[in-house]
Amino acid sequence: MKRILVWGAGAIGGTVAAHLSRARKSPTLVDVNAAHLDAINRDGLRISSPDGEFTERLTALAPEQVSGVFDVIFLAVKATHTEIALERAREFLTPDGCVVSLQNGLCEIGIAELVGRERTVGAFINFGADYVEPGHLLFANRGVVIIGEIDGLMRPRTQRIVELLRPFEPDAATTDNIWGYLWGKTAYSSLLKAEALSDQTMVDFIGDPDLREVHVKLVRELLAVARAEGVEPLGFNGFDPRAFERDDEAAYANLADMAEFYRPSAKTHSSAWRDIAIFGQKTDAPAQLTPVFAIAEKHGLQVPISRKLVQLIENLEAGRAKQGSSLVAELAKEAMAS
Ligand SMILES: NC(=O)C1=CN([C@@H]2O[C@H](COP(=O)(O)OP(=O)(O)OC[C@H]3O[C@@H](n4cnc5c(N)ncnc54)[C@H](OP(=O)(O)O)[C@@H]3O)[C@@H](O)[C@H]2O)C=CC1
Ligand SMILES: CC(C)(CO)C(=O)C(=O)O
Repeated sequence: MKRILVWGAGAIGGTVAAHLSRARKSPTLVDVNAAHLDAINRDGLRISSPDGEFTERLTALAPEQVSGVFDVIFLAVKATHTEIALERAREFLTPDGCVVSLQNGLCEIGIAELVGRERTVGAFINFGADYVEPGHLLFANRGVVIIGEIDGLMRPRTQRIVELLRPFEPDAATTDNIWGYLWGKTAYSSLLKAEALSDQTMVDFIGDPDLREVHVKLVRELLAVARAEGVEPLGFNGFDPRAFERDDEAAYANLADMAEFYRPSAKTHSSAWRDIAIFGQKTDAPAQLTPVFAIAEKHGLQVPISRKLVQLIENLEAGRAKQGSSLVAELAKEAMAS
């Protein structure tokens, strides 16, 4: 695991790469954002956090500048860009190397098709980070970091990848149920995508008593798909899927715990919210949820609230709607009809 490529130098990839570089792991960083590359190569990569900040000198390359081979590729592009990024990145992977997806969604399914199941290692991340400006990222809060093989087995490389990530997250750990985490995050992060419809912070949106029924129906809808797929969804950082499955009161109490997790964070809004409100760009919500819809269909399950969520986000992305309570009300209407 000596030669490390981090593909995607944004909030997640850049933050991880800067910490690995500081620990003398010498990662090679790749991105397509020319202004960001220029700033990193000129001034270093600045990482701010509530605990202080540091600037790490490291080389950042455009995809066409990469050469050589690498033992591990940490993929940290948005789900939308997984395929295009990997088609290029896989050229640089050793035959017995692996791709580790530092992404939200069920990206490991597509990655396995592109590089082979045996070269795909699952990862679940829940720390918060923001791209602030070229060359400058915010590491907003720590969160769970878990590595697991997609077939549930433990291999020597599983632990080696965890060790590699420890300079970034000292509590990084392995699991034999990575799909449990990925589906857990899929259900949980539907609330973060729904927050993108609103003009609220994550704390206010997730903790909004007027929206709790909507939140619970949305999360339950996705947990049911995980169960149909034979996956035991797992909790993390305040989220307990079983509370949602138990009864309404338990689910409402858990929503409060989930909101509290974000209160001390310097990241006030979800990445999807920021894509719309700050950058005026597309989110990766459709790319994350579309594979889930296909799986739901396979099991004969309806997911009307999640489908409505994607439709509303696409309206936002296309400039046909504005973030705010009336958009949230449209989602609520669908949820209450379900
Ligand atoms: N930010 C967060 O707090 C969290 C994010 N995640 C997940 O992590 C993943 C990465 O998100 P995040 O870091 O926030 O996103 P960012 O947009 O901050 O970073 C992604 C970077 O990848 C670049 N990129 C796009 N296409 C390519 C390509 N083909 N090759 C190389 N680089 C490319 C982007 O450039 P450009 O902008 O020009 O497209 C951007 O700089 C997502 O799946 C997200 O859902 C998970 C947990 C928390
Ligand atoms: C909010 C966060 C960081 C999860 O904790 C996230 O995954 C996102 O913004 O997409």
